[in-house]
Amino acid sequence: MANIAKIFASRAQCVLQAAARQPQVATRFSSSSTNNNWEYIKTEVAGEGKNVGVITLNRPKALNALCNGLMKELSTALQQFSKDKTISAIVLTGSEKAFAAGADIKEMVGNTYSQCIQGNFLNDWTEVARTQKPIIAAVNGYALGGGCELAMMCDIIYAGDKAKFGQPEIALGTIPGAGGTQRLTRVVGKSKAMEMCLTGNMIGAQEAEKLGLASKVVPADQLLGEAVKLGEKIGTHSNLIVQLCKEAVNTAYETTLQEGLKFERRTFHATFSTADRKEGMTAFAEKRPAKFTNE
Ligand SMILES: CCC/C=C/C(=O)SCCNC(=O)CCNC(=O)[C@H](O)C(C)(C)COP(=O)([O-])OP(=O)([O-])OC[C@H]1O[C@@H](n2cnc3c(N)ncnc32)[C@H](O)[C@@H]1OP(=O)([O-])[O-]
Repeated sequence: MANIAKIFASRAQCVLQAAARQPQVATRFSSSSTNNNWEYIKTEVAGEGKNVGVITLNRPKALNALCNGLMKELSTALQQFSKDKTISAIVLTGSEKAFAAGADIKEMVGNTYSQCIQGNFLNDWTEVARTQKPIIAAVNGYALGGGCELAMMCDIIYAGDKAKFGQPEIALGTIPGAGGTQRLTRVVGKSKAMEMCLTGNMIGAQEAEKLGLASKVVPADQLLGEAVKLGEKIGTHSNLIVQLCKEAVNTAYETTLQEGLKFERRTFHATFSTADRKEGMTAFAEKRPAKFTNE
C-alpha cells in the first residue's frame, strides 16, 4: 500500500513539474487587424503569439441578428482561419449587449415551406460545427435562438456575467432549427431543455455555468481577454493533437459509449504515429518544454 502511495505521489509530482514547465500563457490581449472588408463581422488575430483568430459579430443595429449575409461572412472567416497554419484557436464573440439575438426574424418572416426546403435554409450555418480548430464562444449579453445555437456549435463557452441564454422561437410560432432542441438537451438534460424550449425563458450566466452550458463566467469587460488567454493556452499544445482530441470529445455526443471508447482508444493509438507525441513525452523525460511541429 505504502509503495502504491509513493508511486502516486511521485507521479503527481512529475505532472506538477511538467505543468510548471509549460510555456507561460500571455495574459495581455493584443490584436492586429486582418481582413476588414466585412460588412457584418470583424476579424483580428490576438495574443502574444498572434495565434488566436478573433471573429466579432458586428451588426449592432440588429443586436447581431444572424442574417444570411452575416452567416456567409462568418463561414468565410472560419474557413480562412482554418486554413491559416499560424492560427491555433478561434474566438467567436459579439458585443457587450448581444452575442446574437437569433436568426434574423425580419429576413425570414416571408419564407415559405417550399422555399426553406428547396433553398436548403440554414445550410450556411454548419461551418462552425465543421471547423476542425477549437472555437471558443465568448458570450456577452443576449445569446437567443440561433445565437444560443451558434454558441453551442462552438467547443467551449465562456460567458460574461450579464449573459443571457434562451431559445425563444416558441413565442414566434416556430421551434429551434440549428441545434436548440438537440445540443441543448444533450448539455443540460431533458427537463431544463424542455423548460427553456417550451417557455422561451432565458437563463443567466451563473445558471448556464451551473448547468454546464458555459464553462466559466467572468466580468463582462474581461471576457474577450479571458477567451483569448484560453485560446493561447490551447495553442501551446500540438495543433495536430488538439484536433484529434477535439474529434474524440465530439464523438461522445454522436455515438454510443462503446463506439466512443473504441474511437478514443484508436485515436490514442494513432497519436503514437506522430512526431509530436514522441516530442511531448521526450520533452517530459528530459525536463524541458516540448517543441511541437504539428507533425
Ligand atoms: C436558425 C435556426 C432557428 C432560429 C430561429 C431564431 O433564432 S428566431 C429569433 C429568436 N430570437 C428572438 O426571438 C429575440 C428577438 N429579440 C428580442 O426579443 C429583443 O430584441 C431583445 C429582448 C433581445 C432586446 O430587446 P431591446 O428592447 O433591448 O432591443 P430591441 O428589441 O429594440 O432590438 C434592437 C433592434 O434589433 C432588432 N432585432 C433584435 N433581435 C432581432 C432578430 N432576431 N431579428 C431581427 N431583428 C432583431 C430589433 O428589431 C431592433 O431593430 P429596430 O426595430 O430598432 O429596427
